[in-house]
Amino acid sequence: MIVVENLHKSFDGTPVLKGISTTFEKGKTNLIIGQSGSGKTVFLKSLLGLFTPEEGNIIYNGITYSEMDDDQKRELRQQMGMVFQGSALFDSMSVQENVMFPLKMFSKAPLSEMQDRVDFVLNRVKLTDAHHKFPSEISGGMQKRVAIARAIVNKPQYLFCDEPNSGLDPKTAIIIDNLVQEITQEYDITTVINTHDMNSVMEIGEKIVFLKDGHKAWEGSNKEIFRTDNEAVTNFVYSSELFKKVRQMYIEERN
Ligand SMILES: Nc1ncnc2c1ncn2[C@@H]1O[C@H](COP(=O)(O)OP(=O)(O)OP(=O)(O)O)[C@@H](O)[C@H]1O
Repeated sequence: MIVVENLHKSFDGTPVLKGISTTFEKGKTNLIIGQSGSGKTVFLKSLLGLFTPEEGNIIYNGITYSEMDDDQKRELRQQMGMVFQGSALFDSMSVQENVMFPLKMFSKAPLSEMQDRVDFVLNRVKLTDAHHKFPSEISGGMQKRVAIARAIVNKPQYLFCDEPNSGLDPKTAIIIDNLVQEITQEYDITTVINTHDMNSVMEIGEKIVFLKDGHKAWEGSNKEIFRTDNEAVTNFVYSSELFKKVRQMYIEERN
């Protein structure tokens, strides 16, 4: 579980995050949404410990980041898995080498044990015969699966995904969303996903934090987002004609 309290982050005196407080629970897919420039990436990077906030706290399973010593911070980093935008696989490494990479970095286990773990996670993301292929030889959806396998290979407590669906067709995107949600529930991970994708919001948005100009303008679930009258949210969600129709249908159904 991650608790965020009054988080402030600025660059060269320009505030980007302006006092965000929220909670991301274990076993749930938590989504950060908002317009371009609203601060989603800065927020996600702050959760990853890549930015130091000027004010506020981030509390990981009860321990405040700013109060952790170096060993605790190192341990926390090992508990974090990350799926980057565009997968960010190493082109010169095979699928299994990509997945083994974080294991080799953090674990002193014998190679056979690491291989078993790699086989297990590749199997879990339903990639059974791609071990020796290179990223350029597999589809975008398969690359995402490899990225997910690599992110979970160290049994993380926290999983962060930056635009996990970018570049995927809608059908593949839903499959990847569902995979992330299943893994989150199965291994009781605290998952935080930065997304633009309204299909993801509908499909897996168990908790959604909507950012506007560095503030948390709204939070709730995918069931609540289509019912809210919050103007900032409705302007964002219904900028798409499709979702305007969905809302109209809902209002007609309600009346
Ligand atoms: N390292 C940085 N140094 C200075 N300013 C930054 C830095 N990172 C982000 N910003 C600024 O912070 C603001 C929020 O950026 P951020 O990337 O978090 O937006 P975003 O909501 O993720 O947008 P997008 O959806 O386009 O990725 C922007 O004005 C950006 O220019």
